[in-house]
Amino acid sequence: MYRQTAQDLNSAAVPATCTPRAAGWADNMPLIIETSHQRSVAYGLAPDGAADFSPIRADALSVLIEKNRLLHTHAVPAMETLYQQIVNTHNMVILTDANGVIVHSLGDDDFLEKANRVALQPGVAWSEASKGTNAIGTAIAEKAPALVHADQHFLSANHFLTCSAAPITDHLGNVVGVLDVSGDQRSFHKHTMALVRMSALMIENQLFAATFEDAITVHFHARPEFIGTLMEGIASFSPGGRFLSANRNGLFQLGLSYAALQSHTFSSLFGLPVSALYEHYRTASPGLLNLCMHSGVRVYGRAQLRLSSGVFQQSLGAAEPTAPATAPSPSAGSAAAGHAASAARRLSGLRYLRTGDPQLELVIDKVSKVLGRDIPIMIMGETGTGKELLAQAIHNDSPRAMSPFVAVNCASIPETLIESELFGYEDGAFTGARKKGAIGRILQANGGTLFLDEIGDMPFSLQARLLRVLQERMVTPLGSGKSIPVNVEVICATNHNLRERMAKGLFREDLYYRLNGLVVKLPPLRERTDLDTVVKKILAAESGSERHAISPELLRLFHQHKWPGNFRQLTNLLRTAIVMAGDEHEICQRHMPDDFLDDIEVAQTLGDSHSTAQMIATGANLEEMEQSVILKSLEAHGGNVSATARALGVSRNTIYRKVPNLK
Ligand SMILES: Nc1ncnc2c1ncn2[C@@H]1O[C@H](COP(=O)(O)OP(=O)(O)OP(=O)(O)O)[C@@H](O)[C@H]1O
Repeated sequence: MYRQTAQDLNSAAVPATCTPRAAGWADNMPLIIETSHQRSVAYGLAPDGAADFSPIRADALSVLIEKNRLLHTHAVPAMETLYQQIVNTHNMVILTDANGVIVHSLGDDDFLEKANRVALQPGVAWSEASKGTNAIGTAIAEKAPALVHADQHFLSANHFLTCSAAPITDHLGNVVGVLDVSGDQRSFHKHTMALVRMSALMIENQLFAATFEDAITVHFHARPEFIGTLMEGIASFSPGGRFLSANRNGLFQLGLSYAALQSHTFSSLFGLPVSALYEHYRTASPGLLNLCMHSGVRVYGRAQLRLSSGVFQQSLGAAEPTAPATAPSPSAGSAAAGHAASAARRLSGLRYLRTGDPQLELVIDKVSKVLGRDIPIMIMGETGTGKELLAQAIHNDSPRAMSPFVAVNCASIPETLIESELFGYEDGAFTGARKKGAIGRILQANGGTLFLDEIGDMPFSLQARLLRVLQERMVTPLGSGKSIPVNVEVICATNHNLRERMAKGLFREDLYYRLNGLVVKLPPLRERTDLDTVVKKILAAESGSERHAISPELLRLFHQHKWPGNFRQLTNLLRTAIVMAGDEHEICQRHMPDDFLDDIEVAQTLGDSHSTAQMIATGANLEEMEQSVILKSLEAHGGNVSATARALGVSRNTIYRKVPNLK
């Protein structure tokens, strides 16, 4: 049924160092194919049967994408990186859910015959039950990577394909999806499988990080240069040290199953009490942790702590000079892994913000020139214009990318807490302080970037302290006589006019001039000339495909709208519209929420100054003008009195009273 070359193909594709099961998996592949063919027969499929490529209904697909949003969000950047490496090879990169239904695909489908073009599109099922032996279905059935080439596919209709798939598992080891590269069988490349497996690992690590946002996370490996690469083990613990879970390579290094790990703690796994971790990171430049696993094997570690209280990410000990981006890579496998990880970081870099608006291009050109130059950047812009996104992109493209990016929103932290949040405090520095003290956010950013959002809201009394830190590069935690050296790049953002605040005595002039090395202003959405591209990009990102488009009329309204919430508002609006549109391709006005239509209506009514002026000129009184506004609004709402009343902010009775002949 299948070629003798199966073993060659699979062996060649396995990176020796990629995952724990590497060698065994390749050796077993012929057996896996054979077993899968037996399952296909048991499903009642016949090799010469027709392949059913019809996708599930569009509304069911929307629900499916929504259900898999976390997976989708974390997989898309890795898929794009993967695609960049195989572009022009007649292959597609595919993501499926746990049942093998495609939720996202990208690439050229020109290698498919016209009739089969839908085969690798979102909504098509590739489980073994529906397509027989195939890489996606077989990877799910075996919970292991699968390479299914040409006539290894059970259905003859699929013999033209070569497919490499790897399952994506969650922190409990459950398969939550599959990453696959499928292409014309003549385009088979022996490295594809390795790329797919590394990308799947990358996605798993991202999911893992998202699952344990509020945990202590330890990144470890026997070789320090592997920390920060795909090779590293990652284990998460509760603040008290209870083991929560580990990633695939973490489990492998610890040599334990999920079940066995449940009874462990940080100290039983690594031979140190968890309090030693806190102590270790109380110094400004903590080195790597030296840990001894319960097996006796010594490993190096770097701990990361994310707290739920804020939007920031705390990464402890990241000033360590073993950043894999610069460390020599000892093997091809680790080089590829490091490359894949850094490629993922670059995906959220500056070039992904370029969508054609000249004002924004200028901003990006300017900030690109000061990357790594220790010049503070100040980003101005209305709410939701993407100030934090830009700051993160600057960090990701800077030489500090491997170190922490810590965002502090000065407006959202109560004034009484901001001092301790920023500077940290010693044991019992004030009533309510944690017993062990806390490292402040400035120190958390050590080696990396400190993003001070809404800097205009920084209490005046703290501005002098912040200035001292920036000038002297030393932090003194509350209640401590000791100053700790700190090295951070500062980016700040504001939507206040800081000059006005300075004039009112609310913002210190010396701090202002210390922070405004390069000032850039992000344009509001209403001024951007790339709105069409931006809308397309957000639609594709939100729906997981390019199946939705905005009607020309609605796009015209988008161009007229003021977008007070900028990107935040546009993204939310499109997310809702996609759900409203269901299986309709074109998103139009009726898919818009009422408040958006009301805003448009009010703007149009108020903006109709020409006709108002005309009415004044012809001597119309206030009552007549009111009537005219109401009639226009009624027309826009198809005669619906309730909707008109809502749009104009009056009661239905008022409408009837002001336009008596409506009754
Ligand atoms: N260019 C963009 N493309 C797509 N989405 C974007 C873009 N810029 C910003 N967003 C999204 O808009 C939302 C707001 O972005 P961000 O927090 O960076 O704005 P901000 O200017 O810092 O807002 P605020 O001043 O309210 O803190 C986020 O969800 C972000 O992902």
